[in-house]
This record gives sequence, structure tokens and C-alpha cells, in this order.
Amino acid sequence: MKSIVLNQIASFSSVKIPLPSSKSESNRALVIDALTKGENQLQNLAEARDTQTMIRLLKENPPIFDVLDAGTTMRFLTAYAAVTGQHKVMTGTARMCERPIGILVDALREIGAEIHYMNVEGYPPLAVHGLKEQLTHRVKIRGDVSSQYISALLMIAPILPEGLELELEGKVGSRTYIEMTIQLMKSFGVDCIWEGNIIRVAHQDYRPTVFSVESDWSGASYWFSLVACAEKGELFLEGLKEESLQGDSKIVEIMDRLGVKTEFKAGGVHLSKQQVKGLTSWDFSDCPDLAQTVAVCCAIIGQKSVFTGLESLRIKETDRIYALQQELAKFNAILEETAPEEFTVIPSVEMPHEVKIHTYDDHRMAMAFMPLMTKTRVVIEEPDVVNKSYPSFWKHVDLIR
Ligand SMILES: O=C(O)C1=C[C@@H](OP(=O)(O)O)[C@@H](O)[C@H](O)C1
Ligand SMILES: C=C(OP(=O)(O)O)C(=O)O
Repeated sequence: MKSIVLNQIASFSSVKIPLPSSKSESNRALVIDALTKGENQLQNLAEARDTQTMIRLLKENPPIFDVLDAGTTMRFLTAYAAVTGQHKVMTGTARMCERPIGILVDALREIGAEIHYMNVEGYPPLAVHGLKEQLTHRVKIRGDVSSQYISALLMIAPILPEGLELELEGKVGSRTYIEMTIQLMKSFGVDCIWEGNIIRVAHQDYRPTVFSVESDWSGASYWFSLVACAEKGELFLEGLKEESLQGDSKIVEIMDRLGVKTEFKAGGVHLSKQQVKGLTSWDFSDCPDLAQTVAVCCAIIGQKSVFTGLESLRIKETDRIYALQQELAKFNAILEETAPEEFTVIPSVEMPHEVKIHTYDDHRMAMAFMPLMTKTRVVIEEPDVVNKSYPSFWKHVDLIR
């Protein structure tokens, strides 16, 4: 599909949204399942392309692991191939081959894996020749580029004959995703000890487990934003629970400030409108995937706000800072770098009659701009990008229209 047209709709009545499952939880459960040779029962796995790609590669076990544009699949399967002693080529889309992986490769090489860059040093494609012998159980690793390298190493750590001790250096971004990995490993019977900047994992066995994946809080964020932007409207988001492994559940707190009341009920959450309390600033270090949702929401509802912790956005599916700046400008809003690594959202003062949003091969660009339909007619280009994490997204948008 070339584009999708969202006609203006300022209000809607009560609608139920059957949220998809989390791709982050699914991809961790799948790697752990593969490491335990599939003795688990995994329920509610995500429909996300990133998860379906993981399932297919693990099942078919081709010599080339083409992960497409899935960051977790690339990072987790590189570590998986290394620890299981396999010869694999790891590759993906052109953009995936621009997303750094050197920090993970260095750590795996120190542990004893043989890995070669096939094109550019520090980036996929890679030729992985698995580990023959563990050379060390102590590795230092930078925490400020991607937490996925740390999660990848943690999940293979109990399989290593000597276990693993990771020393995290510098600022640790996306910390909640590391916590998610540790919690998930615990569900499968493995203990990690995290003290200060050291995480220790002894050699131990994963225990066969029945594991059910939760609904996706990152996907839920677009619906929170829709309620914040609408004149009137209520939503019921199915499957979300108050206690979650996902750091993106922070959206409840953020949206409480932007005019959304959240009530946890049996079977999900009920969202309704409340008075805007104001959001003067927010640090997105622990929830980078929420930044686009919240930036667009602030720009629409007239909330000037200062955002920090956006460093990792430049190396995701696209340069998300650049993409946001370009697309917000189309309805006269600004994302301005007001200090090093500090960005201010300056809301729209005048809304055009139609806005055409370019999506930059980034699912979150398409979904974050959907709530703009409460103010004007929106055309979203290449809407199928949502398949990466939320293939049923536009079907769910149709429930509102
Ligand atoms: O571990 C995960 O499941 C993820 C970690 C985050 O990436 P970084 O650690 O690279 O910030 C996040 O942006 C991504 O969508 C999913
Ligand atoms: C950054 C994302 O995913 P990944 O890094 O796994 O490609 C995302 O889903 O927003």
C-alpha cells in the first residue's frame, strides 16, 4: 500500500482495542526456548514481523540469518549462534547494516567466539563461527549505545561453562530492557545478580516453563496519545496489566500529565480524558520507544516540553530525531536542540488542512502521527511499516473511524 488517508475525527465513543503482544518479551522467550531446546510452552507470542522472523529463523535454521530490520533479532541471534557453536552469516536490511554491533562482537570475541565483519568494521553483515572454548568469564561493556548487546549476552550467560560477569561502563541506557531480560530469565529458572555496575550469571540450567507474553505497552502508547489529542473519547485497551516487565508502561505516568486517566480493570485498562496537568520535561533514557509518541502528542495538544535521553534514537530504524523534526515541521511544530542532548518540543500554532507524513521505514513514525487525525486530515505514506511491531494497527484504527 502506498498510503493511507485518515479523515479528521475529533471525537469518538467508547472503543475496545485488542492490543498485540510484546515483541521484546516474545523475542527473549524464543531465544531462551531455543537455548533449552524447546521444552517450554510459549503462549501469546507476538504477531510482529520481528518475532515472526525470529520464529522462522530458529525453526528453519538457514545458513544465512537475514533478520530484515529487527534489532533484537540481530543482536540476540548473533549471541545465540556464537554460544551454540554454529557457523552463520548475520545480515539484514540496508538500514540494519548501518546499525552498530561492534560492542557486542567485541564482547563475544573476548569470550571466545570467532566473528568476522563481511563489509564494514563494526556493522553487519557478520560471519559468526561459534565458540569452541570459553576464554574468559569477565567482560567490560559500554551501556550507552544499546541495551540489546547486554540482554543478548545475559541470555547466553548461563549456557557458558564458566557463566559470565558483565561490568557495565558509563551511562546505562534502556535499563528497563535489561531488567526485563533478567526478570524473564528468572521466569525460566535462572538467577542473575545485579550489584552496582556488575551483573553476574553463574553457569546454570534454564527450567522448562509455561510462559505467556503480555500485551505490548509500546503499541499501547499510540492509543493513550489518541485519547490525549481527541476532544472526547474513551478506549479500553485489552490485555494490559498494572505489573509489567515492560518499561514502556511508564506511558501511564506521562499521559497522566497530558490529560489521560488510566484505570486498571479486569482484562485491561480503561482510558478517559482528564484535566491536563502539564509535562515540562521528561527523560526518555529508559523508554526511548515512547519518545516519538510523546513528542507528537505534545506538539498536537499545545504542550511545550523539554526531552532528554534521546541519544539512542539516531541509531534505530531511522534517525528518529531527524525524522521527527522533518515531519513535525509539516504542521508547524518544532523539535529544537536547545542544549547538547536536550530537545524542546514547540507545539503547532497553525494546523494545515492536510498533512502528509513520510515514515522513513520506521513503524513508530507511522503510528506516532496517527493521533494527528483528531485535528486535520492525515495521509500516512508506506503505512505497512507498522508490520514490524503491530501488523493489525490500521485494522484497529478502523475501529475508531
Ligand atoms: O531489548 C529490547 O527489546 C529493546 C531495547 C531497546 O533498544 P536499545 O537498547 O537499543 O535502546 C528498544 O528501543 C527496542 O525497541 C527493544
Ligand atoms: C528500536 C526498535 O526495535 P529494534 O531495535 O529491535 O529494531 C523499536 O521497535 O522501536
